[in-house]
Amino acid sequence: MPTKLFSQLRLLHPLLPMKPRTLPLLSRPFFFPSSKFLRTSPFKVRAFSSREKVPLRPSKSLIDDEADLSNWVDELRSGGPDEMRSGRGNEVRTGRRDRFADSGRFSRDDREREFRPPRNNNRASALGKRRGEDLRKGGQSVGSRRKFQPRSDDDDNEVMNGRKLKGGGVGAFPSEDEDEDEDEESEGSEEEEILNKSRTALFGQQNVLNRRNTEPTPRPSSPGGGSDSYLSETRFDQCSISPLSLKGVKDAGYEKMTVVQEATLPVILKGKDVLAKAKTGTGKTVAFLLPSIEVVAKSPPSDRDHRRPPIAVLVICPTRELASQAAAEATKLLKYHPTIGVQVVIGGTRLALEQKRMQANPCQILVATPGRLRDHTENTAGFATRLMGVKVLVLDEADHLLDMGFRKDIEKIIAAVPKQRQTLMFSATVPEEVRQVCHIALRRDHEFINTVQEGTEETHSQVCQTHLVAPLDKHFSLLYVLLKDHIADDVDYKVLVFCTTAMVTRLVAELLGELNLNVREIHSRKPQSYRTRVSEEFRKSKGLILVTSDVSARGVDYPDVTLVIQVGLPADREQYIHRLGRTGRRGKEGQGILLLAPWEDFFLSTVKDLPIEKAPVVPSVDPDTKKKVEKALSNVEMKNKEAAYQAWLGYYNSNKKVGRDKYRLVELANEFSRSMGLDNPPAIPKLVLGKMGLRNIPGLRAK
Ligand SMILES: Nc1ncnc2c1ncn2[C@@H]1O[C@H](COP(=O)(O)OP(=O)(O)OP(=O)(O)O)[C@@H](O)[C@H]1O
Repeated sequence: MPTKLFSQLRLLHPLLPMKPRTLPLLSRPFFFPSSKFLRTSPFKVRAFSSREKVPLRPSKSLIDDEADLSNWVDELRSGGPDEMRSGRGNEVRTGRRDRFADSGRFSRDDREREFRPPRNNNRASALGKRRGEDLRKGGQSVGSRRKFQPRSDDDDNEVMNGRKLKGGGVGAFPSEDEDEDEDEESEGSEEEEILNKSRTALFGQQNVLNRRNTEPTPRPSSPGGGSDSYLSETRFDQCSISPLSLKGVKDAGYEKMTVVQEATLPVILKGKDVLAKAKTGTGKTVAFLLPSIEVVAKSPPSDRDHRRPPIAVLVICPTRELASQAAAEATKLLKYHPTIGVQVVIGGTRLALEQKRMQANPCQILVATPGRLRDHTENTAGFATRLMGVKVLVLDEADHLLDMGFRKDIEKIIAAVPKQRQTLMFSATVPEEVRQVCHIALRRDHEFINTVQEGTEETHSQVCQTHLVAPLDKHFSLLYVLLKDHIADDVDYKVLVFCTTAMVTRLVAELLGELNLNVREIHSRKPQSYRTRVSEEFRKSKGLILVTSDVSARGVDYPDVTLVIQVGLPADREQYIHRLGRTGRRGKEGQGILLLAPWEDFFLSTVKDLPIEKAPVVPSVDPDTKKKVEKALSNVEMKNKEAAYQAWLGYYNSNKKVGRDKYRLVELANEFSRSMGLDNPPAIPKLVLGKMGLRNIPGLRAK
């Protein structure tokens, strides 16, 4: 049988003296000619080896798109925002060049694109102009530069709610926000002025600093092997870590450092600011937590109120999920540090409970999402003062936090902590525009440590990536066929299906449920408790499909995900990489499929440097399967189809390319509507159409 033959070849794979990337004929099954094989095999990659020796850490659960932090810093500090520190810092890489490509990004991370009224975007325009100048001034430190996206795009991104929107186009939709995000205040002009002044001060010095700091510093070697060998040869006990931390590390099951840990730990321990880039699933959390714990361990005990000690380490995560996960990791590492406490504060839980918890369990390390941090600063007695004790500030998923959606929040947090501190920023993706603005947080002599080696992609080579371009009306059937094939091939399947919006996620989950697949859904429209439960279930399970919006795109450490399917246009290149990064973690194998409609294939040019193979044939959908899917679609609730249609329209309307031609956009939306089995597209409220800039476009039905 061809599938068997393929599996056998895959089993031979590690025995061959070449790396997988040099063996496309073996690692990419669709080079085999049999038509049946062609139909199924591109989606049947099985892991052939596993190097894991350590237990998985607890999963994080929930996304948290935190609300705006307007004006709270002003109440904390009379002196205005922290003086911005500038300079590009020392660039340190295990490779010799970056692989930044033009992204054509239009996305907005992990938030739903539901309609909300537009907000004043003047500020965004102003900042955008500023940033355009900044970029032109910026130094050249990476080999292949990401093209600067004109700020007008970002202006559009922020049109709705004046924040957290990416992707241009009139009527851009806001993202999948948490409840606490809903009531954002308009931005004050005074604050804007301060921020602009800060930027001027910041970027005015940049050229000088660039010249001073572009020489890469040699990093420790990584004898662990190539880019996909996530472990180094260096053991934790070879580093100057306190004995108590070492015991914690050992109990956590870690012996050797991962490559990013090996590269960053000595630098961070010296007290330097670090911006680190390392592939998904390679241990960045421990890389910033361990040296941060050392800072607390070495600090003299506070002579202040012991129940409310100064917060020495503040870790900011963009989502509740990541914050919970980071705090869980910290708790593991602190096992033998009885005097050091860690707490997590996240949205979606009761503030009073967190206040009580913090009082009962004093902490020097705080992991927080930005919105909840603001809540505590405003409402928890003594909290702002405690923040003035911060010695280490960590920005996890730094590029996301510095993106326009969070930038203002982060600037305010920076203003609320001491200027004299160490700052650590980590992510799997560091677009060039983020490099250009990282000085908002980092000292001028910071080091940029890039563990993505030259000649390697930002994704893992042990993850087989395929793209499939097929008409929109086939997507539901194709998704079903792909899943059925994968399930037939791997009893231990564990699949993530990423959809464009929360409402489309709900629709797809319901459809797959109707088709009797074992499926769960997770997106921002689900209550927190539900999401926590589903997330935990998926973490522990095998034989399960999780249909998800981008709430699961970044950082989530689900073990042993066998396949990631991305249906429709990913928000941007970074989001594609982070979503794909849910599989192939800790050196394991995995598989990724990107399913696009023909008019979405422009996205492929933004990821052309990644090893995404074109599927040679579109899997065939036999008439029985087609009928089955149609029947299942007819059972999907009408209101879910209506909501999916509106969300779909909003998502693609906010895309610079697709949303540019409103007539074409509506044609495509109605194609989507037909693919759900609807003869007539659902009606949309007039107000909504107006806000989207879609009033009187033929083909739309208004109500
Ligand atoms: N030194 C180590 N040895 C073995 N496993 C490790 C080590 N350090 C971390 N891990 C494990 O590696 C996994 C991935 O770590 P982590 O979630 O921090 O990755 P990441 O690089 O932050 O990924 P992402 O970019 O997706 O957020 C976790 O399960 C963690 O427990």
